[in-house]
Amino acid sequence: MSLIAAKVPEIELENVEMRYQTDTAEVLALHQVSLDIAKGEFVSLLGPSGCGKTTLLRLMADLIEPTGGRVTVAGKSAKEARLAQKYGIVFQSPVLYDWRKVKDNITLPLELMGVKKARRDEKALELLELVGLKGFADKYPWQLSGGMQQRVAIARALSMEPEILLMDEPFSALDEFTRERLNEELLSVWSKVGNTVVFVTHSIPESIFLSDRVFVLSPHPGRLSAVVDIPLPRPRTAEMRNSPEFFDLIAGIRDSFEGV
Ligand SMILES: Nc1ncnc2c1ncn2[C@@H]1O[C@H](COP(=O)(O)OP(=O)(O)OP(=O)(O)O)[C@@H](O)[C@H]1O
Repeated sequence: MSLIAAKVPEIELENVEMRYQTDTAEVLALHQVSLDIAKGEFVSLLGPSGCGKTTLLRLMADLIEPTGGRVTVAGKSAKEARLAQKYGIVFQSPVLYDWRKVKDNITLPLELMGVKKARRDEKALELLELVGLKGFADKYPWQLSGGMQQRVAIARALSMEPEILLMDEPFSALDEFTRERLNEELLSVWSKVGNTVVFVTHSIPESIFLSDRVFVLSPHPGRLSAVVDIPLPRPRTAEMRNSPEFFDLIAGIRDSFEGV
């Protein structure tokens, strides 16, 4: 790879603005957001409800188009990146098909691409092992807990080997214990896959535990108020959540909210 190519950010937003038009009003959801995310980086978008986190994620995924500014992915437009299937997306609720076995939920995107069944089954087993669900291939989603269902959704998002994994509050509906365990498991998956992850959350500890950098957003209008480096070493461990460094980072991010 040339030096220039190495410097191209994976995701780049320049002065992005998003206005929604409703029947009665216009909502300025994002105002002049500029940020860069490096290839292989794990970042979080953190902020209170309504600050535009989901909007930002949807813009990166080309599910919506900005009303101003530019979104560039690996040097191309977000639309080109979407067409090149660079994205895997995980939503807050796992959106699984109850009548399909776990393995067939995971490989649905491959099926839609016309990949043969033998190869799909092989890939499903690989992914199930990756997300810690070995042995659940022939179960149905309704036979699994909420946390296990979300792992199936993660496996499905990874089935097309996306360069970028976009995650919109994937663990927010889960209890605290399950959520913390899934945070650790997600990092273990990411360390093996090595893709770029953009993770939306309104939990300060979750954003710190997972990320290389945290983008802090503020509401009315949604804008980037701080970018916080997380210098905790990797691999991250459960004990780190009780370290003085972790509490200092929480306090620092809280202060960055108070400053807006
Ligand atoms: N389709 C839409 N039409 C009109 N307004 C919208 C639309 N989608 C989002 N908004 C508004 O844009 C702002 C940002 O919404 P967004 O969902 O991106 O925030 P968020 O930070 O993800 O919130 P939450 O944490 O509650 O999911 C909010 O004021 C919201 O009401």
